[in-house]
Amino acid sequence: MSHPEPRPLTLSARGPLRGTVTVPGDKSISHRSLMFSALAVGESRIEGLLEGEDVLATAAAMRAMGADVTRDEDGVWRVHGVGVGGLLQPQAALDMGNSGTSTRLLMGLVASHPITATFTGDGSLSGRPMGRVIEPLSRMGADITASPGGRLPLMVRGLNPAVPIEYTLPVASAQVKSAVLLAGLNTPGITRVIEPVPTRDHSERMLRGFGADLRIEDGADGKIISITGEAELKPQHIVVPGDPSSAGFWMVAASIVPGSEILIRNVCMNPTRAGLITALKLMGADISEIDAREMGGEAVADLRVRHAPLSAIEVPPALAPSMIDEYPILFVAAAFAQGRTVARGAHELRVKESDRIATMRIALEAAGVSTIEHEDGLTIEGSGGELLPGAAHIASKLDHRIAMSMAIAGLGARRAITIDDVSPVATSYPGFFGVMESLLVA
Ligand SMILES: O=C(O)C1=C[C@@H](OP(=O)(O)O)[C@@H](O)[C@H](O)C1
Ligand SMILES: C=C(OP(=O)(O)O)C(=O)O
Repeated sequence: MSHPEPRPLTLSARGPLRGTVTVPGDKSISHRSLMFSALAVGESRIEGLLEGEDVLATAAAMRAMGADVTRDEDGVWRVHGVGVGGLLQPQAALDMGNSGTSTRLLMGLVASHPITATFTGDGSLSGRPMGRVIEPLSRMGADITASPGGRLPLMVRGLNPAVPIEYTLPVASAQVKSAVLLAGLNTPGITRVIEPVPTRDHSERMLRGFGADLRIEDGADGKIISITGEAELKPQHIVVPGDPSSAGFWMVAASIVPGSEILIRNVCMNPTRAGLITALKLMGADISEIDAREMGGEAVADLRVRHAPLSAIEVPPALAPSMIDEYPILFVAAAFAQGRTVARGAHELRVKESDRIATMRIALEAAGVSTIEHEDGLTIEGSGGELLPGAAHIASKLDHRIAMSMAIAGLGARRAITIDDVSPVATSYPGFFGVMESLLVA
């Protein structure tokens, strides 16, 4: 899943966005749909799966470990699972491409199966820290040999039976939480994760939906999540709701470009994912929820977004886990607000597909925005609704969210913004530029 040919793109202001967009399926839920279906006994069906490269890496890995994963012509995916405990030894290294979620969650699965798997990835993923999952999974008995600094390529030799642990998350990470819970699925006894700061809870919701014995209690140090091992998962029919992280780009685009009015359909409104909407509303964005409903155990709504003048805020650090992937596009919103926006408490941005604090600081400065870089965030001087000067060359650094965020910034730039490589967009939102065109001409 490497992109040998960089795909540059040049954008500048083109007028308002109008029309309706249905964003693709949620990436986190799509990964988990494939993984849990592959561990159920029988056939699961998945509608609305995100067909981005990250999720396709998960599908390929589940196939390599014995599951039968196919796609019907109508876009419905069918998975015949092997059952918890039934994963097979993959015959070759698992190429995780650009995907941290695939890597960390699958390391958890392998850790308690009697198999050995090697994980590889692209240049971005190979720079990301895996020590955060190596540590708890090693405590459960897995034997993990990693490249220096706890990086990829690495090899996980699972232990079966593994040892159940009680693990307090040292970092607010749904990937670490999920890795331990997934290892616990095939571990005799009860595996516990204590979560001091709430993070996205799709694993918990979906594991319960698949029939796992998973309990959640409030403890003195946070939520206590207990999973009873040697679980039997029952196949499901899953309808994946739209990805709020993908919706975020259009929320900000419509907010910053005068005359815009759009409807974004089917957006997952899980509160552990809704931080960007809260932050944008604090800035004065005109976002209304229409037809709030439930879809497969998740809250969903349509969102009407109209252009509105934005005001700078101090972004509440408590929102960070519920909008962690949305900071790059929030920084773009801040670049158009009236006043100085301060976003702190988001140190985790340093270890995403790129260092999203440094990459966005450099990108925004190049486009004519004044910023101050902090260890854990950015201060951004907004234009007060004026077009950005632009005339910038931006490095997307193998980071899909940087490429999409700076493309949206381009829609508010007087002179062109050129992004050196937008091919990483395919990891999470393959149709992004087609949707942009349709909203600009509607
Ligand atoms: O569990 C998940 O699906 C994800 C968790 C988050 O990562 P962390 O767990 O590293 O915060 C997020 O950034 C990532 O895009 C998806
Ligand atoms: C951080 C992200 O994904 P992952 O960790 O799965 O690579 C993301 O999609 O912004």
